[in-house]
This record gives sequence, structure tokens and C-alpha cells, in this order.
Amino acid sequence: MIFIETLVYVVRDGRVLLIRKKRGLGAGYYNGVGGKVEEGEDVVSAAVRECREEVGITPKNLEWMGLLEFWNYEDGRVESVHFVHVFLAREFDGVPRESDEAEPVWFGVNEVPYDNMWSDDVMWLPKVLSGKKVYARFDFDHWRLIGGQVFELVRST
Ligand SMILES: CNc1ncnc2c1ncn2[C@@H]1O[C@H](COP(=O)(O)OP(=O)(O)OP(=O)(O)O)[C@@H](O)[C@H]1O
Repeated sequence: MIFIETLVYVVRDGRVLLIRKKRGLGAGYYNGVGGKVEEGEDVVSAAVRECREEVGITPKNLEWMGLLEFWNYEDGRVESVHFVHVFLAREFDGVPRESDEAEPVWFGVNEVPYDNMWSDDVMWLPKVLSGKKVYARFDFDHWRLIGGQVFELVRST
């Protein structure tokens, strides 16, 4: 199965808004706000919708920061491939609130709790939070990280 997904990192006053995911894959981990792009939806609309659903805010001026690929293998076969578009939002409307999916928590941009996040995050999120655009591919075996590569995107001219 192939999924197109979004991750949004809301940044304000030197802090980044993460969620502690309450259910589903990655429950208990901190992550950006996001989820799957739905049928008939564009990627930016999906990113905005997930922010509204999960933490009740509307991000403004989303800045595209890159693309991640997560390839999950089970018993030597590709179980799922996730293409994740990553965004930064420096402005938003509303006040973050808890939902049945997620608890919003602010962290200093230098105090991100990587030990309680997906193990790929420490390899690319510091770059994104410092304003760099990235492309990365990670391989997982039963959702355990087994390899990956991270590239910074640069202007070609
Ligand atoms: C493997 N390493 C990973 N590192 C960083 N982030 C990861 C991730 N793996 C998945 N993510 C992100 O976690 C979000 C929730 O995804 P997920 O709960 O499956 O989606 P969604 O909210 O649509 O859930 P429903 O299927 O509707 O319940 C989604 O943005 C997805 O990109």
C-alpha cells in the first residue's frame, strides 16, 4: 500500500508544537501534526485539515520543507510505502487544544524529545527546524529502523 501523508511543525517564539499521539501507529511518541492525504484532497489542504482535527489550530502560510519516504518491510516484502510532505508554519490561528487523537505540547527548538520520537526524526528534523529543506528515505523492518539516507536540498542555480 502506498500513502501520501503530511507532517506540520508549528514554530513560534523559539518553540515548536508537537503532539503526543494517543492512539494508532506511533502511539506515545511525540510527532509533528499530520496524517494521510485523503482522496480528492491536495497536500496543503490535508496538512491544514489535520492541524484543525488534531489540535484545533489553523496554520497559515505553510512552507514546504521537504519529502520523506518511509519503506516498511515485513518478512522481506514491502508492506507499505509512505511519502510524507513536511511543512513549517510560523503563524497560526486558534489555541492548541487536546483531541482524542493527540495532546499538543510546546518544546524549545533545542529541546525536542528525540528519545520519545520515531528514530528517524533525529536524522532530519533538526535540519528542517533550522530552515533546511530535505529529502530522505528510510527503511524499516516491522517499523524498526534498519537504514536510511538524508539529503539537504539546495538551489541548482
Ligand atoms: C516511521 N517514522 C516516522 N517518522 C515520523 N513521522 C512518521 C513516521 N511514520 C509515520 N509518521 C507520521 O505520523 C503521522 C500519523 O499518521 P497516521 O496516524 O497513520 O495517519 P492519520 O492521522 O491519517 O490516521 P488514521 O489512519 O486516519 O487513523 C503522519 O503524519 C505520518 O507521516
